[in-house]
Amino acid sequence: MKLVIIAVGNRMPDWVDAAWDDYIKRLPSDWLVTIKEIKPEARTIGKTPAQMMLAEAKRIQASVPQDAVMIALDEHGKDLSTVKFAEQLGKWHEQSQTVALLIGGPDGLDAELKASCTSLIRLSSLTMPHPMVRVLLIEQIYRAWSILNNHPYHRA
Ligand SMILES: C[S@@+](CC[C@H](N)C(=O)[O-])C[C@H]1O[C@@H](n2cnc3c(N)ncnc32)[C@H](O)[C@@H]1O
Repeated sequence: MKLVIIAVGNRMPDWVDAAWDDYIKRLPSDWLVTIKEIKPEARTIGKTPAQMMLAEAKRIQASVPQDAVMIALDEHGKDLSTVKFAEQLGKWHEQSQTVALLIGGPDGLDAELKASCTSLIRLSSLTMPHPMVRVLLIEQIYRAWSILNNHPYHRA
């Protein structure tokens, strides 16, 4: 499994990096999960959120590996149980060697970018801060691995 998380935001709080490193260490080497951090567009007077999201979308698109299946994380996306998420990861992986999971910045993801994604999924119906989403996503990826590999981390 080759997953790349493309996340707007750099300079994460220490607890985000610590949680990320913890789950990455637990995953086996055949589950290669990497992160590409996208520099957020500077919030300046005169720029609309749409303009800022568009600038970030261009950076995101430039970071997506060629032929990757793009999945957007979005609070209005499809609800998936963890078991369904695990199955879906396998299906996306059949479509491409690389699955790219996109996380927006404070304003979210550009509408056209979302429209170009294979799927929009959500982790809950709550709007969550992007650093928190990064942590929840890597935990769910680890949980998906544990489900697909009958590891006791996940008990239904
Ligand atoms: C602070 S949120 C942006 C909220 C913004 N109002 C919007 O409409 O997207 C930052 C990013 O975190 C992710 N995010 C936030 N809540 C989420 C949820 N419940 N499920 C999945 N991703 C979420 C999305 O990628 C979002 O672009």
